[in-house]
Amino acid sequence: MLKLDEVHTYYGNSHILQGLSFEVPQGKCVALLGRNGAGKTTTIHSIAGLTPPRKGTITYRGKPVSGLPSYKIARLGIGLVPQGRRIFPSLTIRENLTVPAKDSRQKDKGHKSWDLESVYALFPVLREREHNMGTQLSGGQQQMLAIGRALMTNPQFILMDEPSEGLAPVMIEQVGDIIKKLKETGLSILLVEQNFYLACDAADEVLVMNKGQIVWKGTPGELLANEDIQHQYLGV
Ligand SMILES: Nc1ncnc2c1ncn2[C@@H]1O[C@H](COP(=O)(O)OP(=O)(O)OP(=O)(O)O)[C@@H](O)[C@H]1O
Repeated sequence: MLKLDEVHTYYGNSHILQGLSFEVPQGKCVALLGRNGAGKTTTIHSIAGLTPPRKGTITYRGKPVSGLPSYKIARLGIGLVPQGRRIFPSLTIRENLTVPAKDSRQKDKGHKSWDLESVYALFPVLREREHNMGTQLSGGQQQMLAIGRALMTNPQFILMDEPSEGLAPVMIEQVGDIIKKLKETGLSILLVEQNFYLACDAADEVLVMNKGQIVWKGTPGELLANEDIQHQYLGV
């Protein structure tokens, strides 16, 4: 579904992604783990077209997307749930969901098509509070809103950047359940996480990143059994 091949991304002269290669198969959740500064957000931004790679290729459903502007990448069906949620503070919950969806909604055969009703069915609390301002929600509810807002663009692929950040343990568990539900609808997911346990719970495959490269990959079970990798690269 999504493939990165020898991707190199820079901020000015800082060489951040140093030949990054991996794949996310259709309908799977792949988690990208690593310490602060490993390059996880830069990976998401490279895919989404926010910090385009200087070298290497990114292909989505067999077509190259590196070099396209971010709005075109979004229209191809790649949704972004950004780090820090980025809820629009001056809009209601309903407006947060509907405003960004306007022009970019696409229907694709074989994939669930999302609208306000189906997002509210997934997150009933958003319907209950639809006229509240987005910032009046708890952190966990704001995360639901950020995910719902991405779904309103009808993606087939979702990039999630640290959805557990700042959430209480019970909400982190809920985020894991949401990710599993999204996968059941046929979505493919790249999940960037600091939370080792959420990543192992929700993902089919885990990639460990260090200094802009993938240094280990395997199943959650293999990572849970590998204390050396946990200790060396994840500080668990
Ligand atoms: N806008 C920027 N300009 C210059 N350097 C940056 C910028 N954004 C990130 N970096 C640097 O790029 C490196 C990778 O950052 P990135 O945010 O991708 O890491 P991360 O793995 O997502 O970490 P975190 O969990 O802290 O967000 C870091 O050394 C960071 O300081």
